[in-house]
Amino acid sequence: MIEANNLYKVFKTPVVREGRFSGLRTLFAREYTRKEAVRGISFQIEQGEFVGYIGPNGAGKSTTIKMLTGILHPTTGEVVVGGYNPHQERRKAVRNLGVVFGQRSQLWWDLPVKDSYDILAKMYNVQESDKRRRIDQLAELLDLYEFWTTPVRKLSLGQRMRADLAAALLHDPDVLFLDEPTIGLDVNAKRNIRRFLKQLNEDFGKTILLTTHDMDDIEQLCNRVMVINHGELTFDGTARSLRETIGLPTEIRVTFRGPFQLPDTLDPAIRVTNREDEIVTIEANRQERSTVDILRELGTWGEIDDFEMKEPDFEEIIHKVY
Ligand SMILES: Nc1ncnc2c1ncn2[C@@H]1O[C@H](COP(=O)(O)OP(=O)(O)OP(=O)(O)O)[C@@H](O)[C@H]1O
Repeated sequence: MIEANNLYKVFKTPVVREGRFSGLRTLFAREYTRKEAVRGISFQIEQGEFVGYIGPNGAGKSTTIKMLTGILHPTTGEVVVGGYNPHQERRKAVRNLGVVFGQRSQLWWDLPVKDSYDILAKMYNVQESDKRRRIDQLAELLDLYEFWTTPVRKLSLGQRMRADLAAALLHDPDVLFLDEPTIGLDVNAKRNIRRFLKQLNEDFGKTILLTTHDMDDIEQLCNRVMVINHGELTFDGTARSLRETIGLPTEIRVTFRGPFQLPDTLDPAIRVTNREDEIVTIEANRQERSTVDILRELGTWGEIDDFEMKEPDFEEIIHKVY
């Protein structure tokens, strides 16, 4: 559905000179600074996947999305989305993709929300009956009629994001690119947007690539995560395997039926962090020992009544990856 083959993007910016006639000299200068924003990225995303694209500030996420959607030309490499190359067959490609940039609206700032949809429907050649049906459906899911006649510039950030999401879906694309759609939203608004995105993916089968700095977005929505750092893909897999790759310890809290006895020499994969009465808390690295092995070992300390496991916090994992 989405294919990136060895994508590379270099930005060349003229070196700004100082001193007299600096403007003129900069204009004629042939000196540039080069910024390799994306350095040879390849991946394939299948229909129906919900992929998180994460990385620190300036890693190259937005540049990748702009290349995938045809806004920026790659310096080298190729993109195919829904069977079309957005740089060579732009019209056909954009019919099947929707984009939302959380930091910037694609709606007309001074016009009432509803007018933006009229313009977009014309731009995408959406039939009047289809437009009405889709708007009704989107309005129900995103509560659009609440601000239907309000100029876009007067919308709250949460309303604006809902309006932008609906705009990206008006022509019913199969593929959605979302660049930080939850940025700056309060907890409630984030929850609503996430619920909507989940529905889009699970009920309507949309393929979604999402960039975010919010790890709850990743945890709650994405079945696959790609990590980009300094323009290169450094991880591509499930959130679970990202956890395992990083190897942060899992916390296990065990309640024994009665008194328990620690062995003289502790298994090096297990670290006791707390003990009180019949309860012991340990940290264990599940790459080194399977859960079954850990519990078997704990079973030799006493008779286990109950246990709870807490996976490492996603924020901590990301901190380690970056
Ligand atoms: N038009 C441009 N001209 C020159 N350099 C650019 C341009 N656009 C982006 N860059 C540079 O390319 C690098 C990658 O930027 P990009 O916006 O893709 O990062 P990002 O991962 O989306 O970051 P953030 O999380 O902060 O949004 C940065 O160093 C940025 O300064």
